[in-house]
Amino acid sequence: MLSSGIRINQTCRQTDLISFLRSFITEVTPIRERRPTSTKALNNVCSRHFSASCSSRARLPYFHKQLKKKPKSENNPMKEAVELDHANLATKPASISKSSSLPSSSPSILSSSEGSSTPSISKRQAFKSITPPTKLMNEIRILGLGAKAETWSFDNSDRGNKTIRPWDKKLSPDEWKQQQRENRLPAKKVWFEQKTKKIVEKEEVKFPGMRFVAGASTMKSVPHEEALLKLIRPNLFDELEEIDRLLKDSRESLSSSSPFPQDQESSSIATARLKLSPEEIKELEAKKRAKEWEIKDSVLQEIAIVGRSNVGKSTMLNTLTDSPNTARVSSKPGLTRQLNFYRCGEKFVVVDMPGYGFAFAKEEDKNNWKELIEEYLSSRKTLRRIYVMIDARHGLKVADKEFLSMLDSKSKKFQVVLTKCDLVNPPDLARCYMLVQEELKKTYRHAISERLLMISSYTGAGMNNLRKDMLFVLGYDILVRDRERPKSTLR
Ligand SMILES: Nc1nc2c(ncn2[C@@H]2O[C@H](COP(=O)(O)OP(=O)(O)OP(=O)(O)O)[C@@H](O)[C@H]2O)c(=O)[nH]1
Ligand SMILES: [Mg+2]
Repeated sequence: MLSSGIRINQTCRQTDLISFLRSFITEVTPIRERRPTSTKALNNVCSRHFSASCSSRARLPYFHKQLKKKPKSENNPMKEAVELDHANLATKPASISKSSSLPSSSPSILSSSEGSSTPSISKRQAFKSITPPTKLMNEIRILGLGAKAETWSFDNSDRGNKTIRPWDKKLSPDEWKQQQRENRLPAKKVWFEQKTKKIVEKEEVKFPGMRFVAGASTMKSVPHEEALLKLIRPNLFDELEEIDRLLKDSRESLSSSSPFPQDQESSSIATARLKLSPEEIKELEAKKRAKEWEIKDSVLQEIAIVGRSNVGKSTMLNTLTDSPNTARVSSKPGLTRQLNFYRCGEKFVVVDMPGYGFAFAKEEDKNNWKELIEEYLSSRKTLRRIYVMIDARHGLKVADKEFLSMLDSKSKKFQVVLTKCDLVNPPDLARCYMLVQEELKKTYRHAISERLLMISSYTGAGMNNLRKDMLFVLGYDILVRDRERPKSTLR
């Protein structure tokens, strides 16, 4: 349709537009046809060439497919073109680099439910009309965001394509050759050599001292039962005190009742007096041990990763640790179904969580996950930061907004991370960034809205910023080597 041609010249003035059309008409008009001189003649030629039954379609420029669609209401495409141009100019916002807020004239595109103030402009058009600030664009470019991950198609086509992720690049040249021989990787050595250079550069940027984050060997998944035990209860210390008191009481009553030193036999007499069976005492002692273990373990600071199902939480953890095996990932939403605690040496713990929103799981299961997540986030004392992952292709969805409201109502501070940035082009990424930031500033009091993080788990872009942020949150003292650290009294 005509608007497609107009969009190229969206910012042009009316006179420019007409001259553009003139040149266009010269291009498509058969030579024997005389060039139109008056506006009326120009309109006539336009309508002839833009009609669906145009016989000279083969001469139309590359966007002829869109031109085929004739506008419904208007017969005169020239008139519509000018009107549309005016509309575009009217709604085109000024650059928002300074204020970093959306212009009031642009239609509301923050929420899907809200209607646009100017119905002639689609949501997509309004989104495209946002001009991202140069600073943000530069940051995106420097970080290498918005760049597609390498995809290899195998010589043998039925093997399909393979997207190269950061950990795939970690093969040594010998391993790479071996894989090539087995036909598991494309036979293109040149590429690997070039990329090797890139990896070296990337390694250098890696934050010094964060090696324990990168090393997969130091990240161990805590078994599920233990992980559940780690769900701290606010009155944990009170419970421990209560057990201590009970056990002490039983001992005191024993010593007061008998002048002889405490032995196994007298112990049973004391328990009889206190009406505690030996099993009960054993149980109490086991409980005490469990609670002590729980307290000891919860000394480590924690970082929680939350987000919609399939947003890339587990993949991010894999990239963070440079290993494909840290967490299991799947293209099907709903793979992670429990709280997984990944202990990073003796430094801190990263918690991977089930997602909210759509997932291939029973409704009941999803409700349970939600409860579990909410309980964990609201009661965990050692939790230092919540990273909320948002898909950069979609921005804030309804499920995200609900979840963020829940966090806000519980006064939990959170940092938003835009993921899958390799699937969005840099300007769109910048626009998404601005929209999300604006929404956070407007609606959520506990959001860290000064800066959003952007990452791609496939290219590894933005990962160092995430690492630095974690380091900042956890405190730089975690970089102190173990032997220099004062031993905790709880250990
Ligand atoms: N292109 C691209 N794909 C990604 C990226 N991160 C994750 N994915 C893909 O997204 C899909 C989901 O990834 P997961 O890490 O399992 O997502 P999740 O959030 O843990 O999902 P649940 O465990 O179901 O909540 C997988 O197919 C990943 O390969 C990324 O940065 N870029
Ligand atoms: Mg997962």
